Amino acid sequence: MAETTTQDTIVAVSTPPGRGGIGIVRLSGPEARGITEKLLALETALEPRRARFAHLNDETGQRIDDAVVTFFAAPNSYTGEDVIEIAAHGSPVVLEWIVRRACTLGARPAHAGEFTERAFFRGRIDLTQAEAVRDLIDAQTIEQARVAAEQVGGSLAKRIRPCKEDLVALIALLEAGIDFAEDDIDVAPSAQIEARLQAVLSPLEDLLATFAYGRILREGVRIAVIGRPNAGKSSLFNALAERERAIVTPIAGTTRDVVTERVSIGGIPVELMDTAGLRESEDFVEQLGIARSREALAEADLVLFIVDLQHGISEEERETIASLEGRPHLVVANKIDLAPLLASDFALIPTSANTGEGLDRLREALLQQLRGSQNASASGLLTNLRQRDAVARAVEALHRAIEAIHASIPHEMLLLDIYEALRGLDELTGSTTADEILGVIFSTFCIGK
Ligand SMILES: Nc1nc2c(c(=O)[nH]1)N(C=O)[C@@H](CNc1ccc(C(=O)N[C@@H](CCC(=O)O)C(=O)O)cc1)CN2
Ligand SMILES: Nc1nc2c(ncn2[C@@H]2O[C@H](COP(=O)(O)OP(=O)(O)OP(=O)(O)O)[C@@H](O)[C@H]2O)c(=O)[nH]1
Ligand SMILES: [K+]
Repeated sequence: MAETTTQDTIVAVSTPPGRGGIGIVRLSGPEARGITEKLLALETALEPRRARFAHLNDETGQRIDDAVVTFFAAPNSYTGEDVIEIAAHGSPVVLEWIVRRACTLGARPAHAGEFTERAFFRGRIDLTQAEAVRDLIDAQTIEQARVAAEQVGGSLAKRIRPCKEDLVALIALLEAGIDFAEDDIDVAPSAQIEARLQAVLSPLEDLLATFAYGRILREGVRIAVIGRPNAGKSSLFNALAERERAIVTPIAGTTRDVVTERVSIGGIPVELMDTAGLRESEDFVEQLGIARSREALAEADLVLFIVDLQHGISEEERETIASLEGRPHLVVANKIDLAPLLASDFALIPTSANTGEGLDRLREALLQQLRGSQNASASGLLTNLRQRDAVARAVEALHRAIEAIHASIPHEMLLLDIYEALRGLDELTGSTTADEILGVIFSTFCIGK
């Protein structure tokens, strides 16, 4: 797909749809400069990396707008081709008019993600960097942006490069072993090969483990606030949301439906769900609300179970808490301002939604649960399923290779698994990814990116 299209010069509005102070039309390809010089009726050639003021006139010489134009000469541009940016006033009609004029002069409209796709096909960035450009644009918290920017900078690629090199070296060694087999020269004894496989496997397993946090950071999590009526669920929900979103009253059974709010906790996008208090109820509406609480409980990635210190922990509450075993959850002991903390055989986080006591500790405990063992500042995280699957493919193949050594299977048979591991890593960076899959990935970008 690359070979046939990179000769075209493409054009698109690169700023978001709608009005703005300025808006940018971007061109990339061999004719970008010539088309722009005609479009702006420039009398002297554009110089690379120099902003220049110019007029935008229509075919009859009537002024449409003024613009600032910048030329990036190949290969020192985002795409690696000649790139032109025309910054006009941010009027959608003016920007679309510029695109149309560029097309009349020989450009064609760019597909979604085509600028980045060109950067990829020209080898300026790998697939993890291209995906990270999209993640950066989609970031909803600065923490998400930080991780994406690191990946745009090649943090993931850098992490796997030594693994690839080691695998290639090992393949060379084993291929040589096959050639020399007839001469009965034992190039590498099994223990040595196993150690080298293990040296690649360990960092890849560490990398695989980053996906849990990488996914949470990219996709966010849903946290359900659960507990008996009047425990203070809505009060804690509001405190975490930092606004009076849910109704708080002294009447037990106030919340009747699931109330949701998007918040950021330590840069992780969180959908908080406040729920109706769990209890036996004769009230039909309340029963429906409680059914929804149970759904929220089932769907949540993490459960905040709230107990009221004034009432202690009932047998029923104990059962619910026990049923959360094996799922991420925290038990919050609320109303510490009214009653002392209970002794209990599981960890309790004391809080007062009213005085704010313990809320920082609660946020910290939430973050710890979400991050798991992952260091928050770890760089080069796996952030999507495609990346995870590619690394998993390599890890599984390396495990098979090590098993084969244990089973005394001839070394030349190991090669199949090691090649397979290498293919997994190549898939991660996109060097062996099928065109249809690349098409799907780049089509999820914005037009103009
Ligand atoms: N106006 C403008 N702002 C932008 C971009 C852009 O293309 N244009 N970007 C992207 O869409 C992002 C920045 N990323 C960029 C990445 C590479 C190059 C580039 O031209 N690289 C050349 C030259 C580097 C240099 O001069 O030091 C290179 O790497 O060879 C430009 C922007 C965000 N802001
Ligand atoms: N003193 C004190 N009162 C609290 C605290 N948390 C909540 N309350 C009070 O307890 C009552 C119930 O609070 P809510 O937040 O509505 O409790 P809830 O669990 O959402 O209640 P339902 O919607 O009925 O399930 C209100 O009067 C709150 O002001 C706390 O930490 N200390
Ligand atoms: K209440």
